[in-house]
Amino acid sequence: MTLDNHPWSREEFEKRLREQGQAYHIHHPFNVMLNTGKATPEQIRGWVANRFSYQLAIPIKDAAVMSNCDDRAVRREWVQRMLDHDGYDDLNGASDEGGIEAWIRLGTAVGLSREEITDLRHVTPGVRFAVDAYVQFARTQPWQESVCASLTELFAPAIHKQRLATWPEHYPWIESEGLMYFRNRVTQARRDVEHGLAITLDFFKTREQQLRALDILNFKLDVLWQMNDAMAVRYGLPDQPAAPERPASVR
Ligand SMILES: O=C(O)c1cc(C(=O)O)c2c(n1)C(=O)C(=O)c1cc(C(=O)O)[nH]c1-2
Repeated sequence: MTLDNHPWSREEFEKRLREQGQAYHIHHPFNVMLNTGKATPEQIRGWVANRFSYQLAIPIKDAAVMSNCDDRAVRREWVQRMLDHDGYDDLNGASDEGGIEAWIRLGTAVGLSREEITDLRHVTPGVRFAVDAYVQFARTQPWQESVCASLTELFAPAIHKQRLATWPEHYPWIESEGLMYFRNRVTQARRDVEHGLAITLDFFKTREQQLRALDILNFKLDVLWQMNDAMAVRYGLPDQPAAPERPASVR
């Protein structure tokens, strides 16, 4: 093995994974618009309604990861992600509404009706294709690769915190209760990523595998970026008009 294709040390590998954060959707013009107070109520509602399709897909994606995973210890931890999003009622009477319900509350707080969120009528084709690509990846690739794909969550606490820090000031018309989803995710994402990162650093050992891990993380960054591209076209940016809505299909 030449020096050039030596595996990176754990520290170096982790550093390179974290460096991919420069392509995170926190830097997308649509997100910058949202988090600097430049979005109109329609743009915020459009974002919340479209992102709901991602929220719905996450526990399905996690179920796909579980179904491919033959490691019981990993499944014991991974199942928590499904509970975080779907919520639960346990046998001792404890219950949690879950992240999907919290997202619906965000939707009603920004002025959408429950029905127009849950029937996905606002979801643009680009967002739907991007979300589907992530679920499809988890269904078809080895579970360790899907764990790696989830590592965009390394960068998620910063974006949730950005919303919590800026939305109340810029958008006082949104009820603060609606922001609960973001509050909950800051801690949940940190815990998820600790688990996902440990698995990834252990599994991708050779330089070739480590490069594959970077490619996977990039694929996931593309999913998130494409969702924002599609929403920017549909709802517009401060210097770019919104595109007309696609005519409804006839059936
Ligand atoms: O609001 C965001 O910007 C954002 C990004 C991401 C992400 O980086 O994939 C997730 C979430 N939120 C999120 O709320 C969430 O539950 C989540 C799960 C996952 C995943 O890949 O398993 N990503 C994300």
